[in-house]
Amino acid sequence: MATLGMHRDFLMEFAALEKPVQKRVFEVFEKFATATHAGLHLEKLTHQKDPRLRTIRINDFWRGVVLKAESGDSYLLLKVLPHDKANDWAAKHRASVNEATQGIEMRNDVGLERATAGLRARAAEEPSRLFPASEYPDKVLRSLGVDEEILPIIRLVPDETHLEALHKVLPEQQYDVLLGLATGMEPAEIDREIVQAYARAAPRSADASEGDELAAAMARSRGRVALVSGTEELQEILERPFDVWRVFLHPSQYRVAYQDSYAGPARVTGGPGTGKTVVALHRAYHLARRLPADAPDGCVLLTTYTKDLAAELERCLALLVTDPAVRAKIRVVNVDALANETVRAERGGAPLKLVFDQKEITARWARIARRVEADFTDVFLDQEWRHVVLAQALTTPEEYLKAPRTGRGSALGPLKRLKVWRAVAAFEEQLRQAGEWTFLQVCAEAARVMGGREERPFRHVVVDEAQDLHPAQWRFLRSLVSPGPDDLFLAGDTYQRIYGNRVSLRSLGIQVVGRSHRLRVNYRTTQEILAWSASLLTGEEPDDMDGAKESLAGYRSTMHGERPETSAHAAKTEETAALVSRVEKWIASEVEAEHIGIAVRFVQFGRDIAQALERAGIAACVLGAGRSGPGVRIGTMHRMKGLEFRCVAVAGVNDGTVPMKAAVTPVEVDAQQHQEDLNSELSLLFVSCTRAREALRVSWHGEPSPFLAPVTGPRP
Ligand SMILES: Nc1ncnc2c1ncn2[C@@H]1O[C@H](COP(=O)(O)OP(=O)(O)OP(=O)(O)O)[C@@H](O)[C@H]1O
Repeated sequence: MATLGMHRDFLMEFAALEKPVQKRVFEVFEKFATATHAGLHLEKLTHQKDPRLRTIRINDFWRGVVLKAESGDSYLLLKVLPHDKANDWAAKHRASVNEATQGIEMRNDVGLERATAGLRARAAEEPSRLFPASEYPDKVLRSLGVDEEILPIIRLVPDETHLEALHKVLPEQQYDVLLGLATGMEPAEIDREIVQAYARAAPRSADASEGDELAAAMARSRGRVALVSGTEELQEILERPFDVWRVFLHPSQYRVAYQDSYAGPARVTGGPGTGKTVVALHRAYHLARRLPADAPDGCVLLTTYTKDLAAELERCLALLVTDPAVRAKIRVVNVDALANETVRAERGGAPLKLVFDQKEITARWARIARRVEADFTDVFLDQEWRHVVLAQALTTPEEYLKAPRTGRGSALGPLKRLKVWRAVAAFEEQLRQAGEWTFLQVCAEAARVMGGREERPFRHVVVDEAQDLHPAQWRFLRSLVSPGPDDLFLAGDTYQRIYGNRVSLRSLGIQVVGRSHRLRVNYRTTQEILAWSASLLTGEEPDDMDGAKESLAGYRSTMHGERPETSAHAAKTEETAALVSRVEKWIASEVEAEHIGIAVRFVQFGRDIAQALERAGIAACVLGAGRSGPGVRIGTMHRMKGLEFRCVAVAGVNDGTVPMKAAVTPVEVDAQQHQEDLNSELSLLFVSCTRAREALRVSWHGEPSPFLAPVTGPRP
């Protein structure tokens, strides 16, 4: 039987085609999927580097490029391009099999010849080398799959910029390896994270027809080549070509998501845009698919911090999981909503009266502080309650007296602790008498309720945005599933912690040691935006929720674009006007309004910007809980979490606004908390900037935020 593979580039090019052309492409390639090759005219070129590359007519303007096996009946759909470009591409490229991973890779032979001549000329004058043989012996490079043809070329490369210039001509897998080395990864690490990832991702040999080398190499090229098993599957993939992540996982993503089973809790970390959410979705799918036939519906939980993020997970899951029976096994709901449901059910079903306005909560603490004559501020008491009392589920003054106060900067002797406890008891009593709850109390209660039950409602729990969850929420999640293989799977990035919730997974009974994986390739943002945004992170590296430090080492993007733009203004009106004209330019360059995002620290400034855009005739929508609409998306920095846009403007990044004064504990109240709050504010800015796919613009009025010092320079 014929084997049909589809290259990632093919799908991406297909996505950009107009609908009637897409239809025609499908008709042409359907013949490959059905193995009725009659009527296929695969054309050879007269001068070409690889005689196995053929082109096929789609219509008068478009052609496809296909790799046809010399023996056997295998085809790889590589490109779909305008006529001349397709011929040119097919003439210059050559397919080969990577020596370390045995996967297929394409190289631009003509481009390589040209680049080598350029590098030779330069090398005669320039002594510096990125990969000197003394540091990277041939043997080491060969073991990582760098082949005999490429070795002499890369010896000439003087620096990273020149290596990046070879991106389009080098075989992709070899480029990945070399970039990894250039960004400071050790050969052993590269072997583990890149080479072995590809090798391990290779499916069983049964997937490839015997004796058909191309089929076997395609089967070993996960992440770049998807094997298509028939018309239906071809149609299914081509129906949603934009969602490349459904079909092509990077091997490092694949091996985490599709590891058959983990002996206990496992997690995936990585910088923004590395596909942690994508991995969480695939993991939920994998777990649901391998359930025994009698497993009840909804026994895999896919959860996250907010309702909006859960809605987004639900939308993506519908794209990934097309089998209704498998989809029914997965329940998607945010942690707070599930906790609320649990407590409500326990209490007979009546809705819980929730207090969620932080201003109202702080005002209550202020009144209590005055009443108990404690010399603590409202902010201090509120934080002590959340970060110590609720975090450790303390219910008596004795427990509180003995409790560690990790993460809190001010020492409290027994007398002071008793005073705090009086305030806490008064606050909780007030809530109790009014029949009111805060979200965290609901989670704490839900954990208690669930902990007392015999039955666990879920077999597997998959958590996205894990860095933002509070210990009370973790205890609740822990109580939802019996400890054991594949109980919990976590995805998160502590560089993006924006709600100030620090946890030690270990102390919550969640051991991920030996089952923690880091992703490094960013799929969302250009390298320029990534490097610029990461340069703002001048503070200490955050913890990794498991006793070690998190790191962005090796974090990179293979996409390139414009450097982010900064824009300084004297007044708010001026900044707004300049922003409107920037948005007009983006729209004039064919970016749809819905693909433009504007992040602000205060929602009021967002409303002002929306009005200014509307006055200029541009539709705008200020995002709120569950609220979205047509036009440019404007939201607070918190609201930006989990979203992405082609173009992002972060506005009002002023001194005094970012960090927002009211969100930062005064240093004299608690120095450690002060630093934590600053970290959260910096993370907010980092999260906002890294939502951009192609263009980022950061503006301010008055003095710039001190967080921008790495890019604006110190103040005069
Ligand atoms: N293997 C892949 N192929 C193509 N696109 C991918 C792949 N993995 C992820 N993406 C895309 O990259 C973008 C970022 O992915 P995702 O949201 O999963 O990253 P993340 O690590 O969760 O990001 P963040 O932490 O910033 O929220 C999305 O547009 C996603 O579709």
